[in-house]
Amino acid sequence: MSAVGTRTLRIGTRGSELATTQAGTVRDALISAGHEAELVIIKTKGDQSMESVEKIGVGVFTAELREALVDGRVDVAVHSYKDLPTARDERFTIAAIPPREDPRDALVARDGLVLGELPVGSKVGTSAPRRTSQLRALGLGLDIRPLRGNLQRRLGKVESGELDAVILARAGLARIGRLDLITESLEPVQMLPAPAQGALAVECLSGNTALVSILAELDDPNSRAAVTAERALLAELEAGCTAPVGAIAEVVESLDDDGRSFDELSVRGCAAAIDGSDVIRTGAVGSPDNAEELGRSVARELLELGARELMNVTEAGDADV
Ligand SMILES: NCc1[nH]cc(CCC(=O)O)c1CC(=O)O
Repeated sequence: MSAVGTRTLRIGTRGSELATTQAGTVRDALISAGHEAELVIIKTKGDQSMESVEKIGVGVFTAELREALVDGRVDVAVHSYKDLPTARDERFTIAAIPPREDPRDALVARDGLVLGELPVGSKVGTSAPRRTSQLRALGLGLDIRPLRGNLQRRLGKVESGELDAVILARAGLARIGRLDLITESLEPVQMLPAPAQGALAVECLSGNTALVSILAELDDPNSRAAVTAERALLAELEAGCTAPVGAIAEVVESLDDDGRSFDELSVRGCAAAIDGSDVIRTGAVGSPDNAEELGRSVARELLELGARELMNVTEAGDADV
């Protein structure tokens, strides 16, 4: 029996293989904790339209899931955290951030090539301004092509030879069991991932306090601290998922002068010009209890270094998809 009654918890998810797999991990965790749970597929605008995400608007992958919570069609919504708008909506509570996957971006290239081996002029697919700008800044002479659609569709473009390579979130490939396709996992010195990449947001209505506490059992405090810092950085820059902003935070173990270990949160962020002419990077380290403020302070430093002006260098772009 479930702690919210005998009813089965209905978990709303998008219908892609990636989405149902990640929502499935939440369902399984709830079942292991003694609850009854099932998936309910919800179609979102982002799944139906192949238009650029900038055109269809923010929250294209998450708005319908939230509507389903409000309408009572589902009890829980599982989102890829990075797809959520930065603006808070008090109606909803992110009750759990489960242990996060590796947040790095990954290269899937023909013939096992790594980034530095791709010949000048190679066609590399990605629509995210964050990826495009950081790739251009590496100065490899790559031909960056727009790319949308689900993972299979994107991977298919390398298989068919239409593209030489694509850049994707490593986490997505991990969840569908295709890490074998990765030819290089990009290190943060080359490419900072999207804030919250690789993390899930398990959401329910704020008013449903019984459910908030049930879901809280799935929360991983270190993942929450990291994601909180990265998202605060993004919010302070007043930038959404379509911005050329990267961030990575991680709880790391440090030793004090007496050799005692304690946790520290390391935060790094960047802002880039879409034309690749410049990337500003900075970072800070502090207490995980101070994640929000730490993320904001890194963003303020980026602004002092000229992030606003850089991000205003425009060119048509798309969301971090
Ligand atoms: N809708 C885009 C999206 N949202 C979440 C992921 C990957 C998984 C994650 O970051 O949690 C992706 C695909 C990608 O960026 O390659």
